[in-house]
Amino acid sequence: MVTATGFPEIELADIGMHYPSDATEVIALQNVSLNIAKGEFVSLLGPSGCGKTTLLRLMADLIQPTSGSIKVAGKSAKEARLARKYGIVFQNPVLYDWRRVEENITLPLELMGVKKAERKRKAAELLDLVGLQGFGDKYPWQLSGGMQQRVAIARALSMEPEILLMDEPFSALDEFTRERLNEELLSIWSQVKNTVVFVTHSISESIFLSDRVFVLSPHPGRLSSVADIPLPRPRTREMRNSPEFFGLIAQIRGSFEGV
Ligand SMILES: Nc1ncnc2c1ncn2[C@@H]1O[C@H](COP(=O)(O)OP(=O)(O)OP(=O)(O)O)[C@@H](O)[C@H]1O
Repeated sequence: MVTATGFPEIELADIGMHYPSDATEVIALQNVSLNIAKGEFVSLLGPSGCGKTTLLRLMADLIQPTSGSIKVAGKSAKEARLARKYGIVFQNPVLYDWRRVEENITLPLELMGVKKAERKRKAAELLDLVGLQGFGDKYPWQLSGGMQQRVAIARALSMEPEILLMDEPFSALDEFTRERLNEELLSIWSQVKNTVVFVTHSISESIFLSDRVFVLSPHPGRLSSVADIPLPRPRTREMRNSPEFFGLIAQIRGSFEGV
């Protein structure tokens, strides 16, 4: 089981993010402050347009805030990016169809100049980790959507990042596949032991996965509440039907009222 150490891995202080627009400026985020501990699994939850993706992109230094400060592992977001602290998984797996699965997984290592034998060894380890043993020589188009997303997760983990940022990675999948991948993601996380920030629209997905859920509300995007998820780990399928789980759904749904 992975437990957060309490050491802040990601610290956002009073973040504001404005996007210029033709008509009026869009205030995507206002006064957002939050800390995420090393080894913690947190979700960013909220309705469309509340700024979840913007927040994730700020953490990854893909964009810079209009105001406020971001620290990642004690560094600026830019220093953390240059130190390869992040792995990112997007909603769309973004795989190269002409490269075999193992070549997709080890692409970041190839770009770093890692030798072929070492890439092969790492690919086998990662295929094993994400439950795709024997699929390394297939092409992405030969895999289901859920398997493709597991390839994307393996690729994001290839550089052994301290932080895994995931932007609605399972939202395009059917509910059965999504729930299975939720369980598999937790199994992977219990082995990798990194910090995960997971963006989702789904209350139940955020509860099942997380130690804490950051609830965001829109117009302008802001942090409206933080829910602790005291369900024990490892999380099991049966927990989804427990009174505690339904209680947490009601609590978080209640925090959206009036938003
Ligand atoms: N590049 C951009 N330029 C202008 N406005 C933007 C840009 N990116 C996002 N926005 C606006 O900022 C707000 C927050 O967008 P963001 O994509 O972060 O929300 P979200 O919660 O991730 O939404 P969704 O769940 O639909 O992906 C929205 O009003 C959006 O229209």
